[in-house]
Amino acid sequence: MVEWVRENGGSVSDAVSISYPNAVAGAGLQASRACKAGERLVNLPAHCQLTYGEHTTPELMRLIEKVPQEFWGAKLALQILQERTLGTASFFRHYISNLPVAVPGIPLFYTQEAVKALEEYPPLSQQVKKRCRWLLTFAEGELAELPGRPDDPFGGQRIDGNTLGWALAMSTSRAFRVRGAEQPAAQLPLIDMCNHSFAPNCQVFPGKEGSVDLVASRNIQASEDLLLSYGNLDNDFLLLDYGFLVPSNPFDAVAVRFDVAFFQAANALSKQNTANKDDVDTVENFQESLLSELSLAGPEADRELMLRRSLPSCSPRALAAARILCAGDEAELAGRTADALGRWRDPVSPINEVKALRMIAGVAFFVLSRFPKTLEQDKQLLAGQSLPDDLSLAVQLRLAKKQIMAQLLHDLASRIKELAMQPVQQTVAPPHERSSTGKREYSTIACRGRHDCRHPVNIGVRSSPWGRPGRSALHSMYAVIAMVIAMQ
Ligand SMILES: C[S@@+](CC[C@H](N)C(=O)[O-])C[C@H]1O[C@@H](n2cnc3c(N)ncnc32)[C@H](O)[C@@H]1O
Repeated sequence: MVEWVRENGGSVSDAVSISYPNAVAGAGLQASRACKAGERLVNLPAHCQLTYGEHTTPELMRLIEKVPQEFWGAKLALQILQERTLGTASFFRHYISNLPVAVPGIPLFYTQEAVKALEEYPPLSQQVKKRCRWLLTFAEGELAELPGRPDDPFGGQRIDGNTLGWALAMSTSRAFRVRGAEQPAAQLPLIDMCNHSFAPNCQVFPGKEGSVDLVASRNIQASEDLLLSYGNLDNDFLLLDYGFLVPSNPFDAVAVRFDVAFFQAANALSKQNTANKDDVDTVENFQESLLSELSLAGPEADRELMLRRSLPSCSPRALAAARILCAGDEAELAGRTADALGRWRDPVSPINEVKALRMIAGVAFFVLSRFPKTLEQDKQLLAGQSLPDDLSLAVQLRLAKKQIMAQLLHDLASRIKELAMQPVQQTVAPPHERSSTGKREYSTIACRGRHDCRHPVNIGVRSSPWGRPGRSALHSMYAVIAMVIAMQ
């Protein structure tokens, strides 16, 4: 490929060599000498980038247009397949013949056992099934009808589900969007041999006249792998499109569907037997309208929340939703936007914060308890007999999700404990002292405004401002800590 790029008007630095770093990642690029930050390592001219567009034949373009945008990778896959069927007549023949014969880590190619193991985490297994269904329908419908027709872009060669699956894997695992998000993705020969790291040493930039440059983003030592970041992607994305995952991936998350009843049930769960009359049970207009601002209520709602492993990055929308649902009345949230309510350093009040964090802990605990296998069982599975690669990846994926929930619970418990340790600076009226309207009176607690910790509240048994003695926040905090301990 190095020679092919040079012969076709591109450049490859003498610092670039092809390597085989390990069996998992496959081939890669390596620095054969030290490189300076900013040094251009590869320049790939526009005509050496495999994509579709103006040069694509009308027959192939008509087919590409039938692919829904959500399966963008399949559009490019069809162009790859046409180059493959052209054989030695294709300008990209060297590139095509150097592509891997498979990307076995991609769930599209899993055995039934591995697919079943992935089903423990439905947000991903549903996407896998959707992709498989579309691929088979397209191959058995549109593609199966082509051979023998004058508008067949593949010259009579039959493209079945497996062949389309291979091309789809090639595009999702190797394509770049160097021309902008709205433009078709492109395969970048040679550059696409760089493996992934969240701490990369190279970057790809648009160059002159549609060319693309691979540039050292820091000083690189001789023998270091040349690595790109494929993006701040979660493990679902990495597995689905690239066939690998990153243990302790800082961008990994657990997808949870927001539902008021679910959050309320999680709230009750986190308190175990300490439910009292201050429990969140109805949603008032001010709450509904703030939830709509977060796009968590209403007909256009996007209810997917991504929970992460630590409180600061947990999920601003989930935190905002919990704070909203735990607010006693409109005045408590006065002056706050839905966005501001998602900032973890800006609690509404210590009382509200403990309730909200407890609610999220309930959600995390509920999610964790819905996995059929425990975190420990998954660890044992991976430590035991050697699993087939696909099954091992499926178990690693769901184990990583469980670890995220367990770490989040741990973080929540620490934060709740921290709030509990705050000294009482002023006597506060218990919230069960209600006004004549039956609403809680917050004027005595004065937990309003942006920085509401003017009156830190001890949530210990004696001074619990939000429950009768014996039904205290501390009690509930113990329940959450007990959950965390039980999970670890
Ligand atoms: C753009 S290609 C990189 C070149 C590829 N290794 C090859 O042999 O041609 C992306 C593929 O490389 C592998 N890969 C890249 N980075 C990896 C990593 N950090 N861990 C495991 N596999 C990786 C995956 O199979 C992925 O689908």
